[in-house]
Parts: sequence; structure tokens; C-alpha cells
Amino acid sequence: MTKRRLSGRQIERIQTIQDRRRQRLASRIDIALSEIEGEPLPLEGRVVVRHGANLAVEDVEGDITHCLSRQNIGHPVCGDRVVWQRTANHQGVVTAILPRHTVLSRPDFGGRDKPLAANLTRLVILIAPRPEPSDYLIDQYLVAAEAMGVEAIILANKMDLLDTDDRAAFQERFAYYATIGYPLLWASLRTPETLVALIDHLRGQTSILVGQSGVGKSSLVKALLPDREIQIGRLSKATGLGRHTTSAATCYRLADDGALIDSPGVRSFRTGPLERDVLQQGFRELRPYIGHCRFADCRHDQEPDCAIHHAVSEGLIDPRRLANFKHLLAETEQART
Ligand SMILES: Nc1nc2c(ncn2[C@@H]2O[C@H](COP(=O)(O)OP(=O)(O)OP(=O)(O)O)[C@@H](O)[C@H]2O)c(=O)[nH]1
Ligand SMILES: [Zn+2]
Repeated sequence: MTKRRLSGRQIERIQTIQDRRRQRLASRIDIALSEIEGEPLPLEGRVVVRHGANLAVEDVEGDITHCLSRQNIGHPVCGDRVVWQRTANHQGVVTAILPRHTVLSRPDFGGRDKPLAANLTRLVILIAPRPEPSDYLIDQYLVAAEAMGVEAIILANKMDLLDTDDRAAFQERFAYYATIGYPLLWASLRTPETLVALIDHLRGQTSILVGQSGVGKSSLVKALLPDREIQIGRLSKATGLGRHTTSAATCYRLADDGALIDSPGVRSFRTGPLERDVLQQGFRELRPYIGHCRFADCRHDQEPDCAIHHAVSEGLIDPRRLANFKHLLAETEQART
């Protein structure tokens, strides 16, 4: 496919259009703010969905207001806690983004990290007997969770597909994750009672679901959010923005206290290349050994007196994890060159 190159004049024209659009938006916001009668009352809320400059902000009572965002405050994303003010026509203006505790980003086309959602506290990694799980992918998600400061849970779904022997072997294969402190849960959407442990872990949290295609993410979202369509309807009614259900990250309320942020982009997010230190810290069971190898820059490969190799040979670290660490390190270094 040949790429169409834009001429300098075309680029200038696009920039002019974008500048005009920004100016129009800024003046709409100024007018809205100037129409506030009396002392403006700052309110707090959470961004539940964003479409371009339009935000749906949920207040403490759970009411949703269509807001625009002041232009000099950065770009609010789904999950952001914000300060906002009510304007005429039951709308609002977001005047500040409160500090983010965590940020989920994905690299944009230029390789820069672009925030997708904020203030997550749980990352649920879904696996299933079929499609065949990839422990490399699991470890990538775990590193991403550690780097963000979000707690990860591994949920094995579709356990109904396995007979007793296969089930024991499957559980044994992943048991190591529980020994290093990740909650490891077994479920089948064919028997919804098996979701009780997961629901407990999600209570009061802001969570996302990730996992490879076919593990049951859509089915799980349906099970956790039986009123998803109603929530989408409420959002589009409040904002007057139509039902853009397919693309934007949306923060849904879980029945049992808590929130689930979901969108195709969130489900399939991947981190960009991480610093070596971040990667190393992302394999939590390696941490006690870091700094104890003979060489300060040990790659835990063939070097003599490697504390991590020693721990593997003692059975203290799973060799699959070390292999995945090395693989990720190599990929990261390749991406940087
Ligand atoms: N046997 C069994 N099948 C399940 C279970 N959960 C989901 N499925 C089936 O697995 C298939 C894939 O489920 P989806 O929910 O579409 O999976 P997904 O992860 O959203 O897939 P993508 O949209 O491709 O990312 C569907 O046919 C589901 O009915 C389960 O617990 N047991
Ligand atoms: Zn080493």
C-alpha cells in the first residue's frame, strides 16, 4: 500500500482548522464559566467516559453531567478524579484533574505513552484451558501491573472444559503464581457461583479485565454487568452524545460496589518498552536477589555467581519466570535500538 503524503499547504490547512476548533471550544468554555451565577461551587467527580472534548462526569451522588474541560489542565481520561463547576443548561466545566494514583497508558503511533484510563486498582488477567495460555503474556501483564502499582489477579475461566485429572494438572501448572502472592482463582461462566471469589476481590476497587482472545472477557463483562446496556443508555442520555459503545474506555458501576473500566483498547492494552530496573522489579520474586550477583550489571544469563540463577537451582524461583524475564529484557532492548 502506498502512503499518501500531505503537502506543506495541506498540513497548514489542517492545523488552521484544528486551531479554529480549539479556539471555538475555548470560547464556549469561557462563556459557560462566565454564565455561572454567584460564587462558583467547586464539585468533585469522576470521569466515566470521554469523547474528544466531551466528558461524562459522575458526582458523589451518582448523577452524571456532560462537561467540557478547560483547555490548560491537560487531558482528562476515564477514571480521572476531577474538580468541576456546574454551568447553565445542566452542564459543567472541568477545571482541574486531581493527582492520579495510577495510569494505564499505551504507546501511540509515535511511541509516546498515551493515558487511556486513570486510578485503577485491580488488573484481572483472564486465562482459560482453551485458547492455550501463554505464561509469557501473563508475565507481561504482571510486569505492567507492578509498574503501574496496581494489584493483579489471575482468573482461570472455562474450568468446566477440563475433567478432574486435567483440571489438577492445569491448576498445578499455574500454582506458582499463588506462591508469589498473586490471587489465583478458578471459575466457569457456566456456573456463575464460581465468580464469588472474584466479586469479593473487585468490591470497592476500580478494575480492568485483560487476556487473549477467546478466554471469555466479553462473557465475564456480561456476567459482572447485567445492566451494562442500561448504564450505557444513562451515559448517552446525560451527555447527549449517542451510544459510542465500541471505542471509548468507559467506567461502569459494579452492582456490588466498585467499578469496571472497559473498552476494546483497555482489554488489549500492552505496555511499551520498560526500563531494565522497572522490568526487574516487575518480577516480584527476583527483588530479594537483586544486587547480590557478582556483577552489578548481571543479566542473570551465563554470568558466574548469579544470585538469581542460584535461587532457580535451589527451586526458589520458577525457571519459566526467569526465561520470560530474559525474553522481555531482550525485546525491550531491541525496541530501544
Ligand atoms: N465452556 C465454557 N465456555 C465459555 C466460558 N466462558 C466463555 N465461554 C465461551 O468462550 C467463547 C469466547 O468467549 P468471549 O467472551 O467472546 O471471549 P473474549 O475473551 O471476549 O474474546 P475476544 O472478544 O476475541 O477477545 C464464547 O463462545 C463463550 O461462550 C466458560 O466458562 N466455559
Ligand atoms: Zn545475576
